[in-house]
Amino acid sequence: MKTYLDLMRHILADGTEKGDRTGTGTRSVFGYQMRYDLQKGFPMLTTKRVHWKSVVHELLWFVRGDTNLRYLVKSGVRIWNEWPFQYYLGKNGLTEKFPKYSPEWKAEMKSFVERIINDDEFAGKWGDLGPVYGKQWRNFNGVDQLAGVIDSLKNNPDSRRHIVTAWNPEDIPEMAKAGLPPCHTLFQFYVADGKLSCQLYQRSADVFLGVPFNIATYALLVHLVARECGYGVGDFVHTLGDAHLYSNHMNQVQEQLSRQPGKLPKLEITPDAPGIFEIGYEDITLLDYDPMPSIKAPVAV
Ligand SMILES: Nc1nc(=O)c2c([nH]1)NC[C@@H]1CN(c3ccc(C(=O)N[C@@H](CCC(=O)O)C(=O)O)cc3)CN21
Ligand SMILES: O=c1ccn([C@H]2C[C@H](O)[C@@H](COP(=O)(O)O)O2)c(=O)[nH]1
Repeated sequence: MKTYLDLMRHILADGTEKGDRTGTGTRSVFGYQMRYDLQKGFPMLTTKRVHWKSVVHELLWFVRGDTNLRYLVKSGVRIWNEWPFQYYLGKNGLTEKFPKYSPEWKAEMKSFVERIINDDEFAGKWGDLGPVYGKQWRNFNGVDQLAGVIDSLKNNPDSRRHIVTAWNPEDIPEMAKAGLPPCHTLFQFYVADGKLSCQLYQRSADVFLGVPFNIATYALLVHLVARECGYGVGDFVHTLGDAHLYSNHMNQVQEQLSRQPGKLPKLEITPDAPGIFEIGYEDITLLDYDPMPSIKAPVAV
């Protein structure tokens, strides 16, 4: 995972100070590409612990076309909580009562999450993130893009049109409300020598917090789609637009850069597990993941 650490070094060396929507401030570069050969192991960061359970559940949530927070929080995934919560505060005139990141805000978010889990009506009303990834992958104005691309990968592997896009301009305002306009915007598959590769265009990349998840998510997607189509795994090519380090992550970045990358883990999928649309969390295992300790950092909302 030196590739990832090189990206951090590049932003520190060549990036520009830039303001951003969240008011946090970033150091940023525009345009960067990384390549991970999935034959060499599963590209999960070893220089800090990444929450594997969140990677798997979030991807299954996308693949099943779900857009409600409930499945995630019930599965112990916390990474999407802030956005629907902030939307809920706004809609109920509570933004000022609970200033972002204050202890009261954190406590209120905890009870918000409890209600999402326990109260059907509340979850239906406030848990939905809008027409985010799951919606666009499975039902982009009526088109099931993921099923379509799997079909074309099986039947017409040489095609140069194996594309799934989450960027639905008509839906962007709706996504901007409770969720976010998609950061992983478009991906393309490619088949050569019986191996499946994938390139992702990510328009905006929080390099310390988001990118380790994004790499693992897409590596896992390649494994699941390759298995579905009977191919081996090739490369994951990760292309970034605005690649940034938030100004309040700099100490964490230095800590991470001081660590030596270790051996990559391996992915194991239960041989008789169902296909991509029915597969469960228990069927997907990361073997020999032995990372250095996690490094906490605040997420910019
Ligand atoms: N500013 C920002 N960065 C992101 O990476 C991001 C967003 N916003 N908004 C939408 C999603 C949510 N994602 C997130 C959100 C939080 C974490 C995070 O806090 N990760 C911690 C704790 C993970 C846990 O154990 O729950 C980490 O150490 O990785 C990571 C990705 C990725 N996306
Ligand atoms: O999968 C994801 C989702 C989000 N991010 C980061 C990138 C930015 O820091 C924020 C989104 O803010 P915008 O103002 O909409 O660009 O979230 C990520 O890295 N990966």
